[in-house]
Amino acid sequence: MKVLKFGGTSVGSVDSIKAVIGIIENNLAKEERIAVVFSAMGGVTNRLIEIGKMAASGNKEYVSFLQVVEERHFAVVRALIPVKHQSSTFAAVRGLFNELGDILKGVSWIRELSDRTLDLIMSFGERLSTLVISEILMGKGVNSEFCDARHIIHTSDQFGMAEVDFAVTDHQILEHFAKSTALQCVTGFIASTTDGVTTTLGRGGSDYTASILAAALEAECIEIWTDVDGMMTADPRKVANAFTIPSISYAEAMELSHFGAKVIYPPSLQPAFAKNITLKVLNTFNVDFEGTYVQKTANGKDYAITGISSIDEIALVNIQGSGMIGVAGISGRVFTALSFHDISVILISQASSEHSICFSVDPKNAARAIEVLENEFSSEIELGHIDSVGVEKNLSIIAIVGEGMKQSSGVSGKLFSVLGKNGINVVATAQGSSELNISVVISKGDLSKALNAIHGVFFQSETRSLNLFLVGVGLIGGTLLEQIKNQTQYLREEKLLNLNLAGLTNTKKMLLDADGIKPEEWKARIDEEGVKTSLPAFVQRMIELNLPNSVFVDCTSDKDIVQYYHMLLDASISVVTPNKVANSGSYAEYLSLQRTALKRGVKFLYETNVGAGLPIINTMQGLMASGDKFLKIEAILSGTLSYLFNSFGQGVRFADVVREAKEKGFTEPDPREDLSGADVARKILILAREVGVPLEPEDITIAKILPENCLAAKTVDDFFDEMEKSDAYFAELAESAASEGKKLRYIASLDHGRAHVELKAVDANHPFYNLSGSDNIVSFTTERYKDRPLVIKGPGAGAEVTASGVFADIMSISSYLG
Ligand SMILES: NC(=O)C1=CN([C@@H]2O[C@H](COP(=O)(O)OP(=O)(O)OC[C@H]3O[C@@H](n4cnc5c(N)ncnc54)[C@H](OP(=O)(O)O)[C@@H]3O)[C@@H](O)[C@H]2O)C=CC1
Ligand SMILES: N[C@@H](CC=O)C(=O)O
Ligand code: NA
Repeated sequence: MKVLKFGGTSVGSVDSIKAVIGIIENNLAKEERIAVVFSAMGGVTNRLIEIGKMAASGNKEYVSFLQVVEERHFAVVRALIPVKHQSSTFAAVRGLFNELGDILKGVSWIRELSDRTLDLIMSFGERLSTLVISEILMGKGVNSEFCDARHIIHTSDQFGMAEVDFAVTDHQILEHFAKSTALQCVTGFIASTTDGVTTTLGRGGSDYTASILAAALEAECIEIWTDVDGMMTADPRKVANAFTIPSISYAEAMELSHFGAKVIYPPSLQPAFAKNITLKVLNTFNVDFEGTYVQKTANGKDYAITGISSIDEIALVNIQGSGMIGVAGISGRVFTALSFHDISVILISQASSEHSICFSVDPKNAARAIEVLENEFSSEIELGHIDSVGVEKNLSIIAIVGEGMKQSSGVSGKLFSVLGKNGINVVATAQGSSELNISVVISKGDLSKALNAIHGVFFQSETRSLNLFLVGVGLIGGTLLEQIKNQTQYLREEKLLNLNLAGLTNTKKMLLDADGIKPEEWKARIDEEGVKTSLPAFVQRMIELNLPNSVFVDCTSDKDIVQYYHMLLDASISVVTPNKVANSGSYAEYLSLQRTALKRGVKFLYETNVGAGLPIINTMQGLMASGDKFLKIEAILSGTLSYLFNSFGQGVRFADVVREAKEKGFTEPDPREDLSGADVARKILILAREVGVPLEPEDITIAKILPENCLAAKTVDDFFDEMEKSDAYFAELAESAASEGKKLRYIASLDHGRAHVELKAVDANHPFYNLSGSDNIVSFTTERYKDRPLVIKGPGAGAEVTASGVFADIMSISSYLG
């Protein structure tokens, strides 16, 4: 025996009822004995309540509302019952509407709508849907019967949520089912007292009907047919990556549904659970999908938790005072007083100091809860034993649920760590000793971000997302996008990582899309959908979107962008940048960025500030962290100058090589930055700071490479003109070095806390003599690398190597976020 229950959306339209009939016919074809329970057509119960209230308030418009409901049922009859059988069904349906019309007329006369009358009015929803569907089945030749559950399920007269008398009910069900072999089409949700007065079974009522029947008939299984693919790991409207839970235990289902999972309402399935009957949650609109099995014990688990659930809005009430410490009975009084006033408590937390108790309630009960407690403890408040009863609103609860927590340690650590890394403050927390559920109270504004971040970290085999916001799509930003495009598939398949480009901007247009901008489409999309760039608006929108695992990538050379770094890091958004401006301003600024990132638990990464993709800063940070002491740094830190001094001379003109360096993407957007020595000065300044030397920009002494006329050029074009004019000067520089068998090198050094940059001619014995192309070289003399310095060497400029360094920083954030 199997009991099938079809919910409101499954019987809500002609098409869905067709699907329902198909499912029933399939089961019958397998010669399975089944019983079927139906809810009212989707929306009808609410509409009937509304109509009842209208009638009770004397609003005559209820008549036309009722006609609309009647027409919905007639439309189904017309569409699904053969014409020659329609008249008897029309008559039966009309008969029910006449009866309902009379009741409503009575309500409008006496202007009163009791719970008892409301139950009677609501009962028409299930009576109508079940009647019509049983007629459709009969019209199709199925041996079926309409079964009004009021004749078999008997209850107390607690209208709206009547209590079932199982002794009588079970007996009547068995008797009824023994009488006939016809398929029983049973009305869900409704029942009656032993005197025949109509009652209803409360929330999840039709599931309850199915469960009562299944338990009485000792069915093997209940199928709950709904409009979703079973129970999901999280609310799919909030977490796009949520997926169906294949198997879940009764206890887990209870915990998940308590926190708002609307698919089933497990308390109503208790009679079936008590008899170990398997429950399947299936989708009427996706018949072949496996759905979710709910059983006493779930089948093998792939994850430490089973699902995540949430309550969108709660209020947190806090009562505290030194007079509560060690005093027995305080919590008893708190919760007795609340229950006396019918205030349901959702979560409770008390620290072992016993100084305060906090609990959450539905916000609509918050003011009353305060009033109740202030009355209850008025004398303690007067005496100062209790300081205050306060409330905090705009909060949400998230609960992670799963039996797997019992076996695995670190589940709560993982939960709090992912919340921390995303800058989400936990206001209160609770874990029952059953270890089935850990709940956290957080700000409502962080709910979606928290759900997505938690889901990503617990359901690891699903693809995780990193949300990128890229400012600057020039040489480096554009190359980065190209690299991301080429790696998308690899990262998805091998690293289970989705780099979601959620925002882009250049100086003209910006585009934000939380659903992602495909890297191959960015040009077309920013052109078509982009709006005028405003960095403040871009950053503000980013913060408002509050996406989990967000990273701001600055690929500009903008000098004013730094102000936003503070804002972003403070909002727990990591920053990655090749732009050296932030780290080469004042030391106070540098320090403040580092500290904000540390305080917020996010990353501020800038490996490409020095030597492009060469692992210079990471190496230094590793040495510093492990306690090494830097004694001296000597380096060639300009790819552009390296290229120049490796290429010009012997008939090759200086200005032409600068042009070439620019074309190859080695120079700064403004090449005067490179040739004035400013770029190298910034880099040695950054390196000094990394080893704890608090230098300011003006502390760096810079040797000039260019003659005054070039340095004074007002535009880049003028600059090139002036270089052309100074060709003899540069030729002389190159020749005098070459005549001594030397090469020109622009060397930055940090020694005894002093940094300077000088132009040197070095001979073949110098370690920096043998460089080619845009090579950088850095030599670290430290306490551990004293006799032979640690040397890092390789191309230190260019679009590909720089973009890949930025990419590597992004990847290291993804590993950090887990
Ligand atoms: N080339 C190299 O080898 C290395 C470069 N870097 C650094 O990389 C950074 C980028 O250099 P590169 O790609 O050559 O520069 P580009 O000039 O080619 O690109 C800069 C991009 O930033 C955009 N942009 C500038 N200011 C703003 C702003 N205020 N708001 C929005 N967008 C803005 C520009 O927009 P638009 O297109 O509208 O002008 C452009 O898209 C620089 O900081 C540089 O120092 C670091 C290491 C190595
Ligand atoms: N313009 C720079 C690029 C890297 O920072 C250089 O030439 O080194
Ligand atoms: Na680097």
